[in-house]
Amino acid sequence: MIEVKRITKQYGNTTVLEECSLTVEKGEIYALVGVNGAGKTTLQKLAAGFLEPTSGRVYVHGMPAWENKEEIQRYLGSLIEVPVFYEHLTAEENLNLHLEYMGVQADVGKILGTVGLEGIGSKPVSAFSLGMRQRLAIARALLHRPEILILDEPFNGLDPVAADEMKRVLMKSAGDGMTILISSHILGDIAQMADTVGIIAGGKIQKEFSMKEYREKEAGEFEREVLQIMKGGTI
Ligand SMILES: Nc1ncnc2c1ncn2[C@@H]1O[C@H](COP(=O)(O)OP(=O)(O)OP(=O)(O)O)[C@@H](O)[C@H]1O
Repeated sequence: MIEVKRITKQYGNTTVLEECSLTVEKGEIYALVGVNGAGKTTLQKLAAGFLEPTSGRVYVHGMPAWENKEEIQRYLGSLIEVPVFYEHLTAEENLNLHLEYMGVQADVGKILGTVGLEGIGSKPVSAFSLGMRQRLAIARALLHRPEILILDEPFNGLDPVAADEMKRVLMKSAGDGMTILISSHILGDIAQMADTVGIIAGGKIQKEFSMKEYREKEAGEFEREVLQIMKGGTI
C-alpha cells in the first residue's frame, strides 16, 4: 500500500534521506523509530504527498504520491506535526468541515466516541488541552475511514489510559485492513502494536524488525537492540 523507492530528500545542501526504501503491506502497522532529526517526519510527509522528493518515488495505493498528492488524500488519513483546527469552532464543527472538504459522509458522533471525546459539547477547540487536541486530530485522521493512516508521534500529550485506548483503536483498524505508518519514540508502544519496525539512521532504514519474531524472544530484547543501533553500535 505504501512503497518508498530509493527516496532521496535534501533541504538545501542538507541530505536527510538518501536512497531510502521501505514497503508497508495492506493491514500492516509499520513503525518508524530513530533519533531526533533522523528523518521520520520527512519520510511521512513524502508518503502523504506533502513534500516533493529530490529523487526516487513514493507510491501510495499504486500511485506516485507527489504527482497525485490531491487524489491520494481520498485514501489517506494523516496526523503529521502540530494539528491545525478552527479554534473558535467545536470538535464536531471541525470534523463536519473536514467531511465537507473531503466530500464524504461519516458518523462524527461515533468517531468522537472512539477517541473519548463524546459529550464534549459546545467547547471551542481553543479551550482544549493538549491531549484533547491530539484525540481530535486522531479522530480527524480516522474520520473518512481511510485505507492508509500516517501518524507522526500520535501519542504525544495523551495520558497512559488514552494512549492505551488509541493503540487498541489502531490495532483494531489494522486488523480490519487499514495500513498504518506510524512514528513514535516510545519503544514500549511500538513493541506492543507494530508488525514491523524500521530503524531510520543515516538517511536510510538501517534495520527492520519483524515484531512477531521479537515477541517470542526474551522481554526487553527488542528495546536493547533498538537502543544499540540508535546509539551507533552493531549487534
Ligand atoms: N523544512 C525544512 N527545511 C530545512 N531542514 C529541515 C526542514 N524540515 C526538516 N528539516 C531537517 O531535516 C532533518 C530531519 O527532520 P525530521 O523532522 O524529518 O526528523 P525526525 O526524525 O522527525 O525528528 P524528531 O524525532 O525530532 O521529530 C532535521 O535535521 C531537520 O532539521
